[in-house]
Amino acid sequence: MTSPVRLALLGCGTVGSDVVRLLHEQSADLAARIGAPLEIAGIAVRRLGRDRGDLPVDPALFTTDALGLIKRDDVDVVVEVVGGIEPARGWLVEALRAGKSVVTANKALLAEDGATLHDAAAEGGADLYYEASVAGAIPLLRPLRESLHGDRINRVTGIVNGTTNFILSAMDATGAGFTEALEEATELGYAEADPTADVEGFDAAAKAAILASLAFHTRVTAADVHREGITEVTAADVASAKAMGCTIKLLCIAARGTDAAGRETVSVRVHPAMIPSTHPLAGVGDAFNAVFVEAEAAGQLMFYGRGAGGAPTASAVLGDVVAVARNRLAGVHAASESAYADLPVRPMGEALTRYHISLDVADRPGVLEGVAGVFARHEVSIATVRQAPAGGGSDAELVIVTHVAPDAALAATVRELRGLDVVRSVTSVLRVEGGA
Ligand SMILES: NC(=O)C1=CN([C@@H]2O[C@H](COP(=O)(O)OP(=O)(O)OC[C@H]3O[C@@H](n4cnc5c(N)ncnc54)[C@H](O)[C@@H]3O)[C@@H](O)[C@H]2O)C=CC1
Ligand SMILES: N[C@@H](CC=O)C(=O)O
Ligand code: NA
Repeated sequence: MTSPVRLALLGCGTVGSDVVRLLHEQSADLAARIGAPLEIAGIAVRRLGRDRGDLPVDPALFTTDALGLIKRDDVDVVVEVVGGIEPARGWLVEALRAGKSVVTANKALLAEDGATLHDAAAEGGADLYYEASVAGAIPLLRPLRESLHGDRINRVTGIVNGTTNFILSAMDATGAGFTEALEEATELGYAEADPTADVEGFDAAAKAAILASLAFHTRVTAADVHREGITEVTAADVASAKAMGCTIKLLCIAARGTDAAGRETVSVRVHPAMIPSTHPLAGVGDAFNAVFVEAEAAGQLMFYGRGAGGAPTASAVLGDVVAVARNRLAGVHAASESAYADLPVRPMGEALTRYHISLDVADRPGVLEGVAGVFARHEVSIATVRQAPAGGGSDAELVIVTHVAPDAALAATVRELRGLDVVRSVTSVLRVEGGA
């Protein structure tokens, strides 16, 4: 048989240890599919001598010198599952420039500075694959960068963070508290090393940037993405959504648009939103992810599966390893980055959205008129108003759902409502998506 393709594995945590396991369990099949065996040349870890349970690997392969391992002549492919910006960026640039193909799950790095990695890959004539970086096991990036290259994608909408979906699903189904649900998601290996990245929406925003870049053939970075996490979603919001026949999900929405000058643009946002319980994304529970792609000729496509966890993510990593190993043996490379469209990113204020707003107000004549006047001043049209006694005798709860309006006008409306005499408090503000 042909000589082995040798891998440097950087990181041996949740994902890395499952990569090692799968490489071991599937070795014969992988070799048959590639046409050469895969061998681990070394595994870079932070600490030697850590108890790694029954991991099927020779302890002599562990090293703390990641860069030294990457530079070794007997390393063909670098698999990075450490995460973070540095030192990962330096390692991967070094590997790619030296012509060593890279497989990475590092969405934070790709979204912050994917351009540097793509440029290094082009310079070194190496492959850069990152299927695991978005929506874990779900084959999504390769369909975007290969299968759909004959079509024009207009919109990508989805749930791309498993941890927050796990938390919101638990809050909705069992009334579980935020903290206990986050602890469980962390134990199950879904959360990032610092779970702030999940709950504050940074992880989903990074994925949104990667998706938008691939879908619209442009460069979108994490900084271009409007981001809101789920830390301000309360049990009252969840109950309020339920009362309206809705559920709350952390959505990623990337869409083409046109600005006032008629130029084509993209908008990319991540925020919690109410969606009708009948919407297909409402049924996506646990740590599952789902992504809708709307393309001109293909119409609607939906991708669904496990978006987080060691084994599902390792599945995507290994799929990429097989692809780059085959390319290497065939002496070919995947198509390089396609960013020719170079589209400007539209500010969030111009995004057209709808709001669901709950207010505690004084229960007396003229209040509704005063509140409605604020909406009118900002040219925000009200779709429905519901009033219920708030329990305090002199107060009432108003629940208002708007028609579509620019986000800046909606935000300004909420700001003015907060200052209104008759408004005791704005108890909940949520965007509404998907026809509720
Ligand atoms: N856990 C999941 O469900 C998913 C994770 N990812 C991504 O995969 C990557 C890895 O994630 P996890 O395995 O969950 O994280 P983890 O925190 O379990 O593993 C990372 C490992 O890298 C090691 N490490 C840190 N600095 C190092 C250094 N300088 N040299 C060598 N090793 C070092 C850590 O000790 C740790 O064992 C991240 O980029 C993450 O965003 C992507 C999809 C899903
Ligand atoms: N922390 C991430 C892991 C996968 O990307 C998530 O919860 O989705
Ligand atoms: Na994926």
